[in-house]
Amino acid sequence: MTDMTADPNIQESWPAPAPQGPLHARVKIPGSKSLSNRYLLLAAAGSSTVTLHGLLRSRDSELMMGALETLGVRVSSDADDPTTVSVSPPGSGRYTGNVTIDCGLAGTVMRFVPGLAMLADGPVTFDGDSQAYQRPMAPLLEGLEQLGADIVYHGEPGHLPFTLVPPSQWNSGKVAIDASASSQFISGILLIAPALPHGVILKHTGKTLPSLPHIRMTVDDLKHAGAQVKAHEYQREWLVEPGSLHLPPHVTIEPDLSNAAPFLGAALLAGGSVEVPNWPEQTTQPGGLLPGYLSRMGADVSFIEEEGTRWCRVSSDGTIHGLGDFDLTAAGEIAPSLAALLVFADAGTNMLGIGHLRGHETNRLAALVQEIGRIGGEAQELPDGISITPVPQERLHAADLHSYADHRMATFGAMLALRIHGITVENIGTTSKTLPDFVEMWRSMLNDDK
Ligand SMILES: O=C(O)C1=C[C@@H](OP(=O)(O)O)[C@@H](O)[C@H](O)C1
Ligand SMILES: C=C(OP(=O)(O)O)C(=O)O
Repeated sequence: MTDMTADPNIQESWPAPAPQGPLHARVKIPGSKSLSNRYLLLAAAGSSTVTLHGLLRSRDSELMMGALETLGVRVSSDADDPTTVSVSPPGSGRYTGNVTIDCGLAGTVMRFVPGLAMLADGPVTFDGDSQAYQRPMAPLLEGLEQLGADIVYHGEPGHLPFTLVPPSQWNSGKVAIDASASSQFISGILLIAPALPHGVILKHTGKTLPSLPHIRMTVDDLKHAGAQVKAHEYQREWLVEPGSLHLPPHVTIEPDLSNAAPFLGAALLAGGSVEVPNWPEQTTQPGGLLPGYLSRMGADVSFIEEEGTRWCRVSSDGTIHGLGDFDLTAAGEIAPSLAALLVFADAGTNMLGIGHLRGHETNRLAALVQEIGRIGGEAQELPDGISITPVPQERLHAADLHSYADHRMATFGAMLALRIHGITVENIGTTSKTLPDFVEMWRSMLNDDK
């Protein structure tokens, strides 16, 4: 499939702007990728029209909407506000088979849509960017096979591209898989479980389980759609009763708190303050842990109510404390943004519990070690994470940073430029995976009018 990650207008290396002084910025963050793509899927698996408000419009959500349309779901954007999107499932309750879905590089598309394809009236082929062929898929597809599907691999077994042949006969609903390489394997099965004839009893068999908040998000969103779900987290088992999915007619999506990380983190790098509106009081997003992490690093974090809007305010005098052994199992997706801060810390940090980042958009542990090395810093891969050892600022120098078609490696580069003069970032357009307006948002935060 074609690679649509790069915006042709920003193919050249991007001269990442330096701050002109301490920051005093307010930054509005678009909708959560994880919530947007879950609610799109749950709306598509229901039986009546649902309107989503504050939906993320980025490559990953466009791919999800495209996938659902290919399967016969009607998706329409409000003419005045593209973040308002209505989703109407096919009246027949059966999805269109004999089609091909483009997953791009989106984990939420390649791991969530195959579940819906179980209800299609013919085989469904899944393909994606060539880089997506590296990402692990086997445990999810083994789970769907246990439910009665057949999977035909067209390349390396256990990876994209493949064709899912929906069950002609359904098995009992008991599934046992090892989700230690991605929580999305569990979410992908749970999201569709109520629509299956026997529901699902899902057991995780592996030793470790990353991103538990994302699994809780799935359970929460399913409950919002009226599903009967029991999570026995201690036993690593989830029970979903068969039944209809019916979200309320209107659902509002929270801002993407993980995408807030580069912006809030900028306050620690440049000094001053950054404020993000609509910060939820309670959330299942792992980005909800970010204010606590930034506070442990030495930032001043507060939440301000202003005319009914709740702001997260992060301010800093530029001090960044290293965290020693730091377990990030719950929130691995913010590792690149935290790494950009920890390069400048007053002590070393071992970010642990994130070995599975080797199967993210790129091998993020290898990419971080490579790019930290490229600016003269010190980092090493650990079996289960990465160790970052700060070096004196005078040893750090300009470089053209690689982004590996990974939105979070691109924003990592932009963050480093707040402390190192002359950084450029190759293919900044790759931020369109979850933040198409990143360059403008970043410039506006820095008051940079170039
Ligand atoms: O379910 C989700 O929306 C996600 C789960 C996590 O995946 P992993 O468990 O593979 O890290 C996270 O990193 C990803 O960005 C989004
Ligand atoms: C791991 C990530 O994405 P995906 O949803 O493609 O897995 C991420 O956004 O950090």
